[in-house]
Amino acid sequence: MADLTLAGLTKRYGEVTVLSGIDLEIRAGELIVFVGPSGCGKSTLLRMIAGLERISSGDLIIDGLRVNDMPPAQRGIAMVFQSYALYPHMTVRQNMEFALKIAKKPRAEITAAVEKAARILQLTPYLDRLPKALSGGQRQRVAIGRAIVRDPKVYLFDEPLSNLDAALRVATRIEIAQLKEAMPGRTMIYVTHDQVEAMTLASRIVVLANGGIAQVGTPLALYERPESEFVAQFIGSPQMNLLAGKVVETGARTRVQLEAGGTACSTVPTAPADLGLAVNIGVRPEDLTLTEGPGLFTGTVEIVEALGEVTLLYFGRAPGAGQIIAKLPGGHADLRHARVTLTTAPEKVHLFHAGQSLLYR
Ligand SMILES: Nc1ncnc2c1ncn2[C@@H]1O[C@H](COP(=O)(O)OP(=O)(O)OP(=O)(O)O)[C@@H](O)[C@H]1O
Repeated sequence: MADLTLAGLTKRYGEVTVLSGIDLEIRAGELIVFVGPSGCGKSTLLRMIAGLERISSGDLIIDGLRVNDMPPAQRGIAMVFQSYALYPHMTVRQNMEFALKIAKKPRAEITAAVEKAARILQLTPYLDRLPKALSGGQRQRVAIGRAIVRDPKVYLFDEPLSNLDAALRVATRIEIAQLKEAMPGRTMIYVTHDQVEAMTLASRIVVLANGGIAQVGTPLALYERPESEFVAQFIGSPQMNLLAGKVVETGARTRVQLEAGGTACSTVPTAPADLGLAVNIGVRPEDLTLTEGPGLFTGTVEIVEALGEVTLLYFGRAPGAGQIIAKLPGGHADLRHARVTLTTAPEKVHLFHAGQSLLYR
């Protein structure tokens, strides 16, 4: 069991500050996922926790103990890399035993730990094979097995599935979820680019951007209550639509006249002082529906992607908006070139001013 506290963690490379004042409390047993645009410092933060990267300033506390200057091997942490990093000339068993042998653990203890990990990861039939005789997914399971045998307090995963093909990714993702269930109390921190991995695995997601934390929350909290346009567009795929407009009615509900022509209503009350305020309204593609009457947006469908369970409609750029995308259930392949009007329910409308949500702060 391990609680982690990141207090003002900062990383500088010479003049460049990559991460600045990261504050985060991680509770024992959580699976925390770091997401963020490429180069935002996800791997750097993970490596600082592992002890592979020096901390420029701030404190890293594991179970009440400041570990900034503690060598990686003593931190009770195991890291699983994207590249597996297996020893090619050693069998699966030898790869998994290696760290325990170095630590001079008794033979019986080593054998028991390896066999238990192999059982959890369904690697028992492969224990005497070399890594080259395994699939990518099996190799990644060996890499995870090497971490498990050490029984660390904290597991760090750096994009562990990104070298796997789509089907194996799904299968291995589910195995990691099962692994988490099988080892309650183990703290895990996981870096990924994959929305589905983040949404399905995380107890909480940490969105990193511009050297700091943009927002921390459960996957659904980030999806439903993003505090900024950045988080609103980062979580969810396709990304949330944004349309610029002006507040024309305040009070119990808010009405926005959009530059693209339509109007949007939000159930969120605004103050009279907000009349005339320049805002962006945000609507997720899956919250848009077709309507006959006046709506949010009228445009010509440029591209239709009929995926079976859902259909994506792509519209051209509208004034004060990026490309608008609607995600409708089922068919609709016949809508190419059609001129349609989209609407949404008032409770699905997000409101942003200067990049920040007027609803969730
Ligand atoms: N040794 C180094 N010297 C200088 N800058 C570095 C060094 N290592 C990393 N950086 C910079 O730090 C930033 C964060 O890198 P990091 O690899 O942590 O990002 P990331 O969010 O994991 O990116 P990606 O999603 O592309 O893997 C990048 O801008 C990178 O160029």
